[in-house]
Amino acid sequence: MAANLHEFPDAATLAAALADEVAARLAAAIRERGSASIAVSGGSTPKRFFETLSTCDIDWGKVTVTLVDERFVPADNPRSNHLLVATHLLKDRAAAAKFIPLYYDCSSIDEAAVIATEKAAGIGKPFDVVILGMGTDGHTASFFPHGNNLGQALNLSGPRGVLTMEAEGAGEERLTFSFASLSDARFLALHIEGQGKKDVLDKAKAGSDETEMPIRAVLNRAQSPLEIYWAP
Ligand SMILES: O=C1O[C@H](COP(=O)(O)O)[C@@H](O)[C@H](O)[C@H]1O
Repeated sequence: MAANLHEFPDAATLAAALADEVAARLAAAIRERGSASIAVSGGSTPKRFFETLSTCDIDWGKVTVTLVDERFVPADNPRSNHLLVATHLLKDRAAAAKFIPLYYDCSSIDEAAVIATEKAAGIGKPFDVVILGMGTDGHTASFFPHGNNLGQALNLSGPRGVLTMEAEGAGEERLTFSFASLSDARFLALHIEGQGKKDVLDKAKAGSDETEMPIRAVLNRAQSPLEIYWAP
């Protein structure tokens, strides 16, 4: 599928444009199907976009928010993506949205992945909106280079749902929606900022080994067009 690059002069302009587009997509989903779903990424990049989106005037009570991926840590851990979303997105008007976490307090991460898959089963077939991020190692969601479950996670013929991932560069064990769950989103965006990440993206475009740079799966095989939002 095609990838379209949207360039902005700065991060604030990008955040406003992406929030406008996402709000319009969610509002359209509510109009057409009565509810809307969005899966967002964690990390440091989306904070400003979350803050802007949280003020958008849509019927947030009909929106379900979940995460593209999560660390296997409780929601009060500073590295939790749930905490990030609770702090920067699920407030203001967006406080009315329903949130489905990926982390559950289980004895094993495999158990948590099964529960997360069950809890999210009612949404995301396909998601109305998926916002991906990308690390400087070329990971996206928790599709990490040489991750122990990468083959399964990137298999587009595999089931929808949440998988576990361990990788050297990942820090904690991870929970991640499979590529099959994310790649057919009605609006699929990659939000990256800084020249460093643009260079990483260019490197990814120049090669094909997905185990080395899993973002290549999204660039080359996503079922929906990929809208790349970038600012220096
Ligand atoms: O580990 C993660 O990192 C990526 C990118 O984060 P950033 O701090 O470079 O913006 C993020 O997309 C992913 O959801 C997160 O778990």
